[in-house]
Amino acid sequence: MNTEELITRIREAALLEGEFTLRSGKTSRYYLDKYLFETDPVILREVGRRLAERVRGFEDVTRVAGAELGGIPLVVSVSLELGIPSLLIRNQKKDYGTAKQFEGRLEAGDRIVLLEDVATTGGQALEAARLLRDECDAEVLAVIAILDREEGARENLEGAGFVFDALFERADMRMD
Ligand SMILES: O=P(O)(O)OC[C@H]1O[C@H](OP(=O)(O)OP(=O)(O)O)[C@H](O)[C@@H]1O
Ligand SMILES: O=C(O)c1cc(=O)[nH]c(=O)[nH]1
Repeated sequence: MNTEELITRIREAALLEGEFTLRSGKTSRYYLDKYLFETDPVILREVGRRLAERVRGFEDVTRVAGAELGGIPLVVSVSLELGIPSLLIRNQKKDYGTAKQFEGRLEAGDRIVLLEDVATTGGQALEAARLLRDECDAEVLAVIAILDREEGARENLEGAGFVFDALFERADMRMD
């Protein structure tokens, strides 16, 4: 699938117009409902392939990580594409059973690429990346998003010392 076709499919499946409150508390006239494209197998497969291509650009990646909920289909898809294990990040630790926040194997020194669906301020990705780097002694090689809404994510992530990349930017999705 070529890039223009993918953009058209994502827009048609998932781009909503209205009045939306975002995770950051900002309001927006546009919302990319990631679940509307992540649950479409044709789009998910293509997005997974493209994310996998970016992940291949980093050496010796031991794990692809993604946060609940939207990041989960992405890491599963990329993990299957590359044969690299995934790491699933909960928003909060469970308070029973294994009481974990990170599901899957995670070891000090793991070289991780963190996948994000939509990056707005980068807050969600930053939280996860910091936890992995600062509390788990993992190396976060990069944060790769599908869409950078260009509302501070790059500045915030790079300012905290992380490499940031995205398949698409706001203008590509014609969200202006
Ligand atoms: O860059 P930010 O300002 O942090 O905003 C973007 C984040 O917010 C949304 O997640 P949401 O809270 O909808 O979580 P979900 O994946 O659990 O649905 C989106 O999927 C990103 O993860
Ligand atoms: O910033 C957000 O919360 C956000 C923006 C967007 O376009 N899509 C989404 O799922 N979350």
